[in-house]
Amino acid sequence: MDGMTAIEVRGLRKAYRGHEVVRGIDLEVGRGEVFALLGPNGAGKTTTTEILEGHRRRDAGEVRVLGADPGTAGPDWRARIGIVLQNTEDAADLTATEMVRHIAGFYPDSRPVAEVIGLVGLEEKKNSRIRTLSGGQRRRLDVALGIVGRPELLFLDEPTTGFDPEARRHFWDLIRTLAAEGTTILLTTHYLEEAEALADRLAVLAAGQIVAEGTPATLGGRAQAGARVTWHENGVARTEQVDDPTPLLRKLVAADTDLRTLTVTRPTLEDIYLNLIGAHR
Ligand SMILES: Nc1ncnc2c1ncn2[C@@H]1O[C@H](COP(=O)(O)OP(=O)(O)OP(=O)(O)O)[C@@H](O)[C@H]1O
Repeated sequence: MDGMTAIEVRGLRKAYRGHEVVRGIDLEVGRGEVFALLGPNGAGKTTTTEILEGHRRRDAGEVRVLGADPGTAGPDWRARIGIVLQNTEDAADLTATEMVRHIAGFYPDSRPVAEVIGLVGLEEKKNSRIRTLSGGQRRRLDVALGIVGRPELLFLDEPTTGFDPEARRHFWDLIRTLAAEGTTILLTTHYLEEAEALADRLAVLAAGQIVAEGTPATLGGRAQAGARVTWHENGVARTEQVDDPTPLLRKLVAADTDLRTLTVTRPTLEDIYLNLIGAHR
């Protein structure tokens, strides 16, 4: 493995009490990439992520994360990694600032606490006790704790659950800032538009196996997928599914068809995803 690879996984397997939930995963994430792991509830995303974080043992397979085996890597390795968990419930009596400062103390080259609070948009709540924060504000604090140590690699497990739309856009900007600084990011999310907005590449996990991998534009044959054209003809709704809409549109224009209600739509990432998941149920 070369230094350009942040995460390399070969043949990863994990069972809970004899039931295999990760069933032979291969994965490669380059340095500086934003990689999204998608999949339905129970697909094995969190299990996989936790193995990569060194928080869970694997049954089989080879795993290298920042050049080390997370199963045996030490504190120096851990300091290079940032983790945003699905929920942090402790330390409810500390203020947001106190909590960020506390976590900053574990890292050799942490970001200034005020900068981190600003990056996640928690200035107004910086002196509030954690237990008084709203759900979305708690998630922002979780993100702050994940990035305060200037990680080379950041794990984000469903980071924007409970965010209002504005907070989600704010968070996307933050992720782009981190990515532009060179941070590698492994993201799990159920929001397909979030994966599309952020990910360089993504993989779909279904029942413990990767069923598709690609860029948001090409996943699951999306680049080749046809278009659906709809319009009205003499008051009657018309729909045609075509590989390339160009000839049909030419024909409609040549026939002087009224095209005021014309739509041409191509499958969204969510359409592609739902198809993939449906085919692997
Ligand atoms: N500690 C555990 N003991 C037993 N079974 C577990 C444990 N953790 C997870 N599982 C099971 O493993 C499977 C995969 O769970 P995992 O949390 O990895 O899925 P996920 O893709 O992250 O799901 P979600 O989208 O709901 O977060 C599920 O069937 C789950 O019930």
